[in-house]
Amino acid sequence: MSAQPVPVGIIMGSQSDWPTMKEAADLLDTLGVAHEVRIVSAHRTPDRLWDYGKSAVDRGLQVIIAGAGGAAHLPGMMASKTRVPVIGVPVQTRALSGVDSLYSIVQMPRGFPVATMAIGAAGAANAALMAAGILALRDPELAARLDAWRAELSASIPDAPERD
Ligand SMILES: Nc1c(C(=O)O)ncn1[C@@H]1O[C@H](COP(=O)(O)O)[C@@H](O)[C@H]1O
Repeated sequence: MSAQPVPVGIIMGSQSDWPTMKEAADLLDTLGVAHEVRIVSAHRTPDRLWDYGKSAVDRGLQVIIAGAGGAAHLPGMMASKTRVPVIGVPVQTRALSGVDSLYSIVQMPRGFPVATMAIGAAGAANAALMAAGILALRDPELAARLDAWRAELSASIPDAPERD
């Protein structure tokens, strides 16, 4: 019996991105979505990026979440190497607050899209939810878990603010 392929790949440019990208991994765990986590850098490990992108379809990946900061070329380069949908997470930077990461990821040329999330932790969490939503299109059990997660979040929002 062959093992089920892992559907989601979370990649990041550096170990220093992990505190942000952990938000995506944790949420996928909560939703019961199998994933792998790797450090892949267009700048520092270009051969690793190439191999990852080249093998993505054959390995059964269905979504790639790519987080990077600064000159964040990783998501776009990955999108150029594989047709597996790439969700980009702009990691917040000290120098330019992550606006550099956002601009590096969002403005892709026609033909090679990256679905770009918000800067930082919220973007990483939303990347996981986006990936889960894509997979849920063909996985009714995951769809039910995602619906329940969304309903629980909605239910936790108070009708009115506490006034002090
Ligand atoms: N933007 C990229 C890429 C890439 O796009 O290929 N590779 C690393 N990096 C980013 O460099 C920042 C600083 O990395 P270090 O903390 O290792 O110096 C990280 O946010 C990483 O994503």
